Amino acid sequence: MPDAHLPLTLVSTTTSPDPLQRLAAGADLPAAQQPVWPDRAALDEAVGTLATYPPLVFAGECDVLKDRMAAVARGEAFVLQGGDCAETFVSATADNIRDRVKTILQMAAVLTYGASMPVVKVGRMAGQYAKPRSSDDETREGVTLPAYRGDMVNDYDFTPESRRPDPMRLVRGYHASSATLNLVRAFTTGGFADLRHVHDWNKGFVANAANARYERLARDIDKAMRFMAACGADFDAMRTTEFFSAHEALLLDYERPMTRVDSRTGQLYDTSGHFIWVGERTRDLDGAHIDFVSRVRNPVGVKVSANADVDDLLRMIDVVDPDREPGRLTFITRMGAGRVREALPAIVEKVTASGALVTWVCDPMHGNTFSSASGFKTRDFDDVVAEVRGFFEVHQGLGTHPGGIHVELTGNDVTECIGGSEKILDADLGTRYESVCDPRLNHQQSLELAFLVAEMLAQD
Ligand SMILES: O=C[C@H](O)[C@H](O)COP(=O)(O)O
Ligand SMILES: C=C(OP(=O)(O)O)C(=O)O
Ligand SMILES: [Mn+2]
Repeated sequence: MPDAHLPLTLVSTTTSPDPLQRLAAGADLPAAQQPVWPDRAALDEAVGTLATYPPLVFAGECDVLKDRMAAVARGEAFVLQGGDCAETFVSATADNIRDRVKTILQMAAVLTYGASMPVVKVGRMAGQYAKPRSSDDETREGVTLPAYRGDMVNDYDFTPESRRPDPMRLVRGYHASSATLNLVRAFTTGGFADLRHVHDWNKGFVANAANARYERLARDIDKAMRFMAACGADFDAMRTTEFFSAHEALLLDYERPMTRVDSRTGQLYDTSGHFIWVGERTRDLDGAHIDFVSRVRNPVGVKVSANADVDDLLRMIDVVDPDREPGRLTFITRMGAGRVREALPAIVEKVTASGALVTWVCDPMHGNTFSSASGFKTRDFDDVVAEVRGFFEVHQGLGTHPGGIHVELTGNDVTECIGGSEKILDADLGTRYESVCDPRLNHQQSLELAFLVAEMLAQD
């Protein structure tokens, strides 16, 4: 969220017909990964209710983020996007939100030092309540039920009632997002984000013997802080920070009613979050999701796997970013540690040769998921690091900008990903596996990743 000096742009909650009619035109396009809502009247009611609610973000804030992402595309800033794979209503507690924000702030401080550039902070939060799934249903011990599709659709409990899609969950998702965003705004503007606190937390991280390898970098940051203090830097001005929200724009029955006309410009903005992205499973060029993001003015992302066809991506740029606006379009590549070096170069080369300036971000999570011997869906910390390293090497080799990372993480001490300095083993995964979808880096693993990426940035 921008600081208090930014002009707040009003977004009408009453909507003028033209742009919204154009938005409705996309409603007939095929939309992948949508729930089958059993009760049409209940869906209409939920969508109607959402359309009357205030926006969660302002159009002007989205424009600020687009400017920040443009700086990332030019190599003048780095972006950190992080948060749960799937937020849940029960886990939207003060402590969980605080610890996630704290983790992102700690990572950002380390990355800022490594990059010697501003770090744009984006939480995968306040709206990350819907999931695309590999299969429409799930079978346990011979019983088959609809797959869990995120708390905005159904409940994780494995019973027929829980798994039945309930449109009132869209409305609950709005309220949970609103409460989350409110607390995030309070933390990031109310003094919690003070750089001096963040630095002290990081000193706590390296004080742990397991993290001794990062002591040197932490000491360098400490020295830099003392140097700044000696020069009279105004640390009180660093008590607040910009922080933006992001989620996958998957459920069109949520995103469409949250889309409003900006009263300044008459343009459409999806006011459910500052940055929205289209997932790997829904980025069909002729589908409803790409059509939807092409009609709103938020900065948008598209996930790109190693199987992506580069000509499709070039057409996607034409559709989503026809005016070639820096900051408008981010390709979030998620290729897997084993494939990034082979698959990324041709894509980056051809996109660059087309003259488009997209922002490149690395998601080192979704190409590195596997089932462990003990049966948990997991990721190995070494693969996560290896994919980021490959991403940096490819961009360095081509003279393009490795713009940022997009990570599934939590501030809690869960045991969902293998490895890291705590050396989490397959046998440990059951100790505290809490994700309802994909495995997240825990607090320690997230900080460790930030230190390693800071080293990569320092060499960039
Ligand atoms: O978060 C990403 C996807 O929703 C997830 O990886 C799909 O998981 P599944 O293969 O368990 O459905
Ligand atoms: C579903 C996700 O990723 P992808 O679309 O890249 O598989 C995700 O980010 O949780
Ligand atoms: Mn995920």
